[in-house]
Amino acid sequence: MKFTLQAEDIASKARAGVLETAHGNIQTPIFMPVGTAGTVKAVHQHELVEDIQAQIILGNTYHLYLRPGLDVLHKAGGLHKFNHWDGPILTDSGGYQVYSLTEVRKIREEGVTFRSHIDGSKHLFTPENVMDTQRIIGADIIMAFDECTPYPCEYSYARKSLDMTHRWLKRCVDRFDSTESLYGYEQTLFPIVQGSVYKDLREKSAEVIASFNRDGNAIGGLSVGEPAEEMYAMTEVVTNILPQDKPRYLMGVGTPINILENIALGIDMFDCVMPTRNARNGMLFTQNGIINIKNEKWKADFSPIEAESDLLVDQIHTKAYLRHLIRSQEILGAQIASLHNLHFYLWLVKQAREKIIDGTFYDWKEKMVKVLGQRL
Ligand SMILES: CN(C)CCSCc1cc(N)cc2c(=O)[nH]c(N)nc12
Repeated sequence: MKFTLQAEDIASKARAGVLETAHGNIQTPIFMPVGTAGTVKAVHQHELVEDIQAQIILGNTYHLYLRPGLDVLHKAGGLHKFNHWDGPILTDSGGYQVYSLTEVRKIREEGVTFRSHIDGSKHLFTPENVMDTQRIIGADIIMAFDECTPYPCEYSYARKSLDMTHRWLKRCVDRFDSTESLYGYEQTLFPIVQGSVYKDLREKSAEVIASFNRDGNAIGGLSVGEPAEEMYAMTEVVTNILPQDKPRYLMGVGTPINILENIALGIDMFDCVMPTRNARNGMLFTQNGIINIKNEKWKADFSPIEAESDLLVDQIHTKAYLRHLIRSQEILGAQIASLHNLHFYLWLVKQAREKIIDGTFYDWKEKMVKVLGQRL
């Protein structure tokens, strides 16, 4: 999988590039909408997702393995066929979802045992079988099986967990490199840097991950409750060590401000549930700051959701109407607010890419960071 750097900012570590996949090219920096169970929540018609120019969507091994299950996905010819999405797909390896979605789980050298959050049945994920699972799902970019350490966690726990994540990575690479894609197109495996918030562990993990020389590298273990300054400090340590010529994916990040600050630290790929999860709750991200649409002040405001936006729903619907839908818990409210937030995130990273290319990124970023945190 080829990554071409097109521009590098002079006042920061920001880059613009293109990642070529079997299902199309990805222009970076990129935000990847989270399609947990094979669909982007509340935005189920993919034509709509295309409408917001989403270039890649994320799937989840944990969810897809449990439902619809591997036999259905294999018979369908993979997730692209199953959910009629012919763009690139990235799937997470499942460890994080086991850690965040289930109570009953045991982490052992062999792998992780857990009970399904759907029917309580018992399962075991290992580095080997999550590689086989992601082969069957058929994502273009698949993630190594890692342990995402909680925040906070003791140094000794972080170090032991890191060493196991590195041993698991070796098992993932051995399994992945000894199996073929099932559907005739190239898939690629990204390893994941861990090390919690400890500088020396992050340096060690970044060096180990870089040594595998894969097509791209991910940074995990962040956006798990640590203060933003800790996230930025660890990202800076790791991007100073990861190779310049490979894309860097910061997992689970983040707010619009987090994204701009991490682009300036050399991150190329992002994913986060925030735009859709917060949308369902009426929190709208806009170019002028954050709107809590449930607030009384929008009750009779008949201005468009966002006048500057080129998204159709932002033009034809008013703040008052969207407030009414969200307060009435109408599905349409979740759909409009989700579309709006996804469109905003995609607009933000597209703007960043354009500013990096024309050399004005740093000043633009400083101005945007001041505005994006404002409550309207
Ligand atoms: C669809 N998305 C919600 C899933 C992709 S991002 C999930 C995710 C988020 C965060 N914050 C940390 C980690 C991590 O350390 N490891 C893995 N494998 N996944 C992670």
